[in-house]
Order: sequence, then structure tokens, then C-alpha cells
Amino acid sequence: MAAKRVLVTGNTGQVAQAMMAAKPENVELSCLGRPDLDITDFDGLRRAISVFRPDVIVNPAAYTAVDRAETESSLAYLVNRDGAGNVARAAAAAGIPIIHLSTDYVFSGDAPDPYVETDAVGPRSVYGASKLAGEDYVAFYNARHVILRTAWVFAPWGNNFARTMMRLAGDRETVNVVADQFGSPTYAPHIAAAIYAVTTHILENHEADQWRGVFHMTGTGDTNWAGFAREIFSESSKLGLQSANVQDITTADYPTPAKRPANSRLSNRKFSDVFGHPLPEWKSGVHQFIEAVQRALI
Ligand SMILES: NC(=O)C1=CN([C@@H]2O[C@H](COP(=O)(O)OP(=O)(O)OC[C@H]3O[C@@H](n4cnc5c(N)ncnc54)[C@H](OP(=O)(O)O)[C@@H]3O)[C@@H](O)[C@H]2O)C=CC1
Ligand SMILES: Cc1cn([C@H]2C[C@H](O)[C@@H](COP(=O)(O)OP(=O)(O)O[C@H]3O[C@@H](C)C(=O)[C@@H](O)[C@H]3O)O2)c(=O)[nH]c1=O
Repeated sequence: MAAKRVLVTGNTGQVAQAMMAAKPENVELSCLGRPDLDITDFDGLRRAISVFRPDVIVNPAAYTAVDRAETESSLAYLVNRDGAGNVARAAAAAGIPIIHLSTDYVFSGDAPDPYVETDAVGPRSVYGASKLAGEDYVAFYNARHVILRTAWVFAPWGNNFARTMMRLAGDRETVNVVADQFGSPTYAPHIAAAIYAVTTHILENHEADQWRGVFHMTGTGDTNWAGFAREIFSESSKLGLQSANVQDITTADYPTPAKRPANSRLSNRKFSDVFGHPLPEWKSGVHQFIEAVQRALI
């Protein structure tokens, strides 16, 4: 089969960087970001597509500052709703599918069990609501869409909770972390590998309907933020890197501008069934994350 041409938006992001780092041999990749490609600029998207002629577009670009979004809601909607809609519309105009990234924060977190794709949404934050609006726009503008809801993304690069924990461990003995919000940490390189598997699947099954729609795709297993922090420090201390004690606290003890779901756990069954690519255990992601942090220090 000829090389697949994949265009990715937002080249400084965690997921986009992971896709660059793990590009398979049979993929021609173009990762573009601001100022060269701004997803709020529809004409710019059309131009980028006509130059690179991709077979599929992956859209991880987003406004992801969860707390800041509460006071910058116009900007969050401009990027996460209108921008996502632009990418889907430009892809549709070129006759190609879109793989779009979304979030666990579209749910309220009030349900007791892991969420399935058909469960009612109910975002508690501007970020979550803007991402939900983005899902709707993507589905409206491009029938050939895969919307991947992931959660608690971390990587050895970019802004994420795991890197924040390693930074905090550098200057304190104990870190206070909420223990009443549950979810599944997801390692960006695992997401990248899954996106390449989805790409292969949809390009080899053009006409099938089964792959279209919303899918949950998170690291296997679950924890709470305090448990995530403990695992990070357990792995870091094994390799002689900085670590800290973790003190469990409640959401009420850690007030933030944006409300987060108490239950962010997503069922990955549909994703595994359709794409045959279950994501690895989140703990294996933590192990690889710490190894990468150590390599960067050498
Ligand atoms: N991070 C997480 O924990 C989670 C993320 N997600 C979703 O997964 C996706 C990827 O997340 P992640 O890799 O962490 O994101 P990051 O926050 O690491 O990166 C976001 C990227 O989007 C870019 N961007 C922002 N606005 C625009 C714009 N107008 N035009 C083009 N690019 C833009 C940023 O570029 P610049 O450098 O110019 O700002 C950056 O490259 C997102 O859709 C996010 O909503 C879902 C669940 C959890
Ligand atoms: C830094 C820190 C955070 N926390 C809490 C606050 C919050 O409830 C939780 C996570 O905090 P953060 O602000 O790091 O993570 P947050 O920005 O909420 O992460 C989210 O990002 C967006 C983009 C998503 O889509 C989500 O899936 C999720 O990953 O941990 C502590 O309890 N102690 C701490 O020292």
C-alpha cells in the first residue's frame, strides 16, 4: 500500500509531538501549528490541505487551559468549537476523514460507573462545554469522522499533571493531591500509536460505517489524581529521581475556577471492539514517562 499522508494540527501539543516521535515508516506526516496553521482560519486550512494533499486529518489542536477557560470562554469556543468545525469542514471539502480529539470533561462525573459513548453528557466547565460543542460541529460538518475522547493526558513534554508533580517534588517533601476525582491517565505516546492504528483502519475500510462516530480511548485501569501522583513518585524513586510524599485531600480542599468531574472513567470497550487496539495500562505509561525523564537528564 502507498504511504498514508497524515496532516496533524497544533504541532507543539503533547499528542502532536508524540505522533511526530512515533511516525511509522509507511506514513508521510505533516504537523503544522501556529503561526503557519491556525485552525480558526478556514482559508488557511484549505490552503494547507491543497499543498500537502493528506489522506486524513488529525485534530489535536485545542484550547486546553481548563481553569483559564472559565474567564476566556470566547477564546475557548473559538478554538474548540469553531476551530474544530473548520478542520472538519475543510477535510470534508477535500473528501477526506477527520480524527478529532475530545475529553472526559464532557461528562458531569455524577454517574457511578465508567461512561459509555451513549451516556448523557453534561460538562461542568467552559473547557468541557466548548469541547462538546466541537464534537457537535465536527459531526455536523464531516460525516467521515472519528471523535476520540481521551483523558488525563501526560507526556515527557508539554504541560501536564505528571510533569507538574515532578517539578513540585523538586522543592517540597509532601504534595497535597485530590483523591476524590477518578479517571484514567493516558500516556501521549500510547495515544499516538492508537491514532496511527485508527488511521490504518479507516483508510483500509473506506466505505464501512462502523468506524464513524464517538469513541472512548483512555489508558487501561483507573485511579484518582493522588494515586496517579503516588505511582509517578514510586517509579521516580526507583530510578533515583526526585519524589515526594502524597497527602490525600478532597476537591473542597483544592478550590479551582473550573469544576472537574468526580468520575472521569470511560469505558474503552467500543474502541477495542472496532479498532482492535486496546491501550496499554496507564501504569506502563508512567514507567515509560519516568524512563524518558531520566534519559533527558543524562
Ligand atoms: N491534555 C489533556 O489532559 C487532555 C487533552 N484532551 C484533548 O486532546 C487533544 C490534545 O491535547 P494535548 O496534546 O494535551 O494539547 P496541548 O495543550 O498539549 O496542545 C494544544 C495544541 O493546540 C495548539 N493550538 C491552540 N490553539 C490553536 C489554534 N487556534 N490553531 C492551531 N493550533 C492551536 C497549541 O498551539 P500553541 O503552542 O500555538 O498554543 C498546542 O500545540 C486536545 O484536543 C485536548 O482537548 C483530552 C483529554 C485530556
Ligand atoms: C497541581 C495539583 C493539582 N491538583 C488537582 C487539581 C485537579 O483536580 C487535578 C488535575 O489538575 P490539573 O490542573 O493538573 O489537570 P487538568 O487541567 O484538570 O487536566 C485536564 O486537562 C484537560 C485538558 C482534560 O481534557 C482532562 O482530561 C484533564 O487531563 O489535580 C491537586 O490536587 N494538587 C496539585 O498540586
